[in-house]
Amino acid sequence: MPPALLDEASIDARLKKLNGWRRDGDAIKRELHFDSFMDAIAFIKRIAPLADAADHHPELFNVYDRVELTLTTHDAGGLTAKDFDLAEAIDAVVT
Ligand SMILES: C[C@H](O)[C@H](O)[C@H]1CNC2=NC(N)=NC(=O)C2=N1
Repeated sequence: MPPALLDEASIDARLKKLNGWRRDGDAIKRELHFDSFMDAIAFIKRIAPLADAADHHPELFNVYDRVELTLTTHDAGGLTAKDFDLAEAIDAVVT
């Protein structure tokens, strides 16, 4: 049973509590810049266990010192609480 899709009001309310995430259709995105490629990779390594523990996985884009995270719930075909829960967990480990 996929998690329930959030309505617009819930999406707006939860987006306001995040740091640096933006809405992109059926997904939310955050772009981060690091001091080096290795710092960018270390960040990905830091969030990987969060995603695995949640059984909810971001789409990851990396080039050099940039990482772009995209979250959507594929099983539900849009944004659910799982996306925002993981986004909050990721925000908590961004220094
Ligand atoms: C079987 C496994 O629980 C599902 O495929 C999980 C894995 N990770 C996931 N990640 C995301 N972003 N969306 C999903 O619907 C999803 N489903």
